Amino acid sequence: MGLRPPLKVAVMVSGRGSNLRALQEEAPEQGYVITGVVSNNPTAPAVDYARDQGLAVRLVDHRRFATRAAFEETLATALDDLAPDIIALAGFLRVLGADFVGRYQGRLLNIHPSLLPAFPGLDTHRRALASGARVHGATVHLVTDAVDGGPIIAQAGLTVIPGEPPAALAARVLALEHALYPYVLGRWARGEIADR
Ligand SMILES: Nc1nc2c(c(=O)[nH]1)N[C@@H](CN(C=O)c1ccc(C(=O)N[C@@H](CCC(=O)O)C(=O)O)cc1)CN2
Ligand SMILES: NCC(=O)N[C@@H]1O[C@H](COP(=O)([O-])[O-])[C@@H](O)[C@H]1O
Repeated sequence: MGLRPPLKVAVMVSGRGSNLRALQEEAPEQGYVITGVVSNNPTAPAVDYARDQGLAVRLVDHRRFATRAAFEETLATALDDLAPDIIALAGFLRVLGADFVGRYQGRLLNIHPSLLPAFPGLDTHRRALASGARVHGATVHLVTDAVDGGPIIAQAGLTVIPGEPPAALAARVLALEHALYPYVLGRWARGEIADR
């Protein structure tokens, strides 16, 4: 069987960048390549890491646009310039509109720090602990208009330790994320995840 060209991935970030780092570190093993990083936040540590790695960086600061539509139009142009097969949101902190989602439907992914549909939205670890949940974890899903509501692709779980501080639980879930996202992109690169 002929060798597949590596899957081309663009990563969208707004903050710390630990998932970007994990995706970059696992790329050679998993058969994908990060063709570039797009951020709405010029001061994001993820942008510094991308530059240190020699990755193409496109900054589209949402504060410089009068409307979401104008922001997302420029975002799409920046993404298309990177010619990705897949776009991976990794702590990208903007809700994306229907036109943008429709443009990339089926190849726009996000990672969320809970076992969706449990705990959509923010502050997931504190809410999971407060609910008495015995299991918690992370989800990779397709991005749709419904924020955190798109089709689930893969999940990784762990057992909650009652009374555990939210920060400790967050750290354990983050470690799951750093394995789950590269795993999903590797399976996508090998054609093991059907288009949805
Ligand atoms: N259409 C979709 N857009 C996004 C999805 C999705 O499933 N569908 N996933 C998110 C998930 N997310 C975390 O990464 C996220 C959810 C909500 C918000 C949010 O309310 N953002 C505010 C601005 C916050 C800020 O700039 O500090 C907003 O957009 O007004 C952020 C992230 C990503 N998008
Ligand atoms: N609603 C989506 C959401 O909360 N995403 C979360 O943002 C963090 C980004 O961290 P990182 O910048 O270190 O990858 C990650 O924990 C990711 O699951």
